[in-house]
Amino acid sequence: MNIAIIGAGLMGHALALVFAIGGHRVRLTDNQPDTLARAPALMERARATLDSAGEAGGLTEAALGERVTIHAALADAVAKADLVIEAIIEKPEAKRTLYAELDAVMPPGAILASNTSYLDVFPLMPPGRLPRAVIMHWYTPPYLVDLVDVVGSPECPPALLEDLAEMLRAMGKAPLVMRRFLPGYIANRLQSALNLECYRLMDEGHATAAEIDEAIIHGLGLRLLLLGQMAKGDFTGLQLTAHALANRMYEPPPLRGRSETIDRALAEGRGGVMHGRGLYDWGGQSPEALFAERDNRLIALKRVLREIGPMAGFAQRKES
Ligand SMILES: NC(=O)C1=CN([C@@H]2O[C@H](COP(=O)(O)OP(=O)(O)OC[C@H]3O[C@@H](n4cnc5c(N)ncnc54)[C@H](O)[C@@H]3O)[C@@H](O)[C@H]2O)C=CC1
Ligand SMILES: O=C(O)[C@@H](O)C(=O)[C@H](O)[C@@H](O)CO
Repeated sequence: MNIAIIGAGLMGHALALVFAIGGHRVRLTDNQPDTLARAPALMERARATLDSAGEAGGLTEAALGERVTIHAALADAVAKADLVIEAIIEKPEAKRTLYAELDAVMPPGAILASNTSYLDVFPLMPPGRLPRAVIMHWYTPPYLVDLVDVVGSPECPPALLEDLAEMLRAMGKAPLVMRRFLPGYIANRLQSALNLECYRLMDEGHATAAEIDEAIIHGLGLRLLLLGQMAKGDFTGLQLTAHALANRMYEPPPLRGRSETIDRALAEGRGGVMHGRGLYDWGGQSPEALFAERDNRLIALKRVLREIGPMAGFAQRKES
């Protein structure tokens, strides 16, 4: 397919690589020239990391350069596109404006997809585009995390969703087609609930970021990889689950819409790996180096998990 990706930031550049590895032709654009100019180096570093582990599907540096082309103009990027993926800033009005611009330049039959984390983008889209409008929500880094949440607009036929899911499976991804739009889908909803508790623990001084991660890495993480959360509950025993629900020993975190810990970090310029520092001080290492360090570990872990196989999920266990 001819893919156009709008937004070459943290997700956009990585999505371009995913589709290039999947054999598609990609046109990438961004309205910030510096970000667009940086994308090829970020893509090549990730490709080289994957290739060194035999996980790049044989995509060479030269082939990457041929399959993903950089376009400053939106109209150039979407010309002849079969699938247009929006991966711009998570602000409703910015997406609404972009969808209107896309409507004027993208091919009539092209599919419009958003990588939005939580927004119901369908009301932001021109009505005429809704029969071929979807959400395809990926997880970072999308070239290693296989889950893709797929949601059709209210007017999108199920057959189109299945075609997209089939394309994703052919790329080695794990599409989860939602029956209807749900903000946050499943994994993001869970992640949001976990994040709310994490921010509460830090804001109220109960734990530091490193202590929270220690608890997850040495406590929850191992079982989650094989059992998820529900099958793990079966091993815990549902009677204990029922008691824990009934006991309700503390109130869940309030929905305050902000976190002092996050606000303080942003005020101090600690925006995350792309800024050199976030909740952790990454020692001035470049994002490329940190992504490569993360990716090498994820590749090794994913390889072992492929050999072991999970104990739960669609393909592993029937639900009772
Ligand atoms: N960061 C993450 O881990 C994930 C993010 N997402 C979602 O993906 C989308 C993008 O997120 P990130 O890549 O993290 O953001 P980002 O801020 O890294 O990249 C967004 C890019 O969009 C560009 N942009 C903004 N408005 C534009 C326009 N009108 N035309 C062209 N380019 C424009 C910006 O210059 C920027 O480079 C958001 O909707 C986010 O919720 C989804 C999954 C994971
Ligand atoms: O975990 C991921 O990669 C994604 O689900 C996201 O980052 C979400 O879009 C969200 O957590 C961003 O806040």
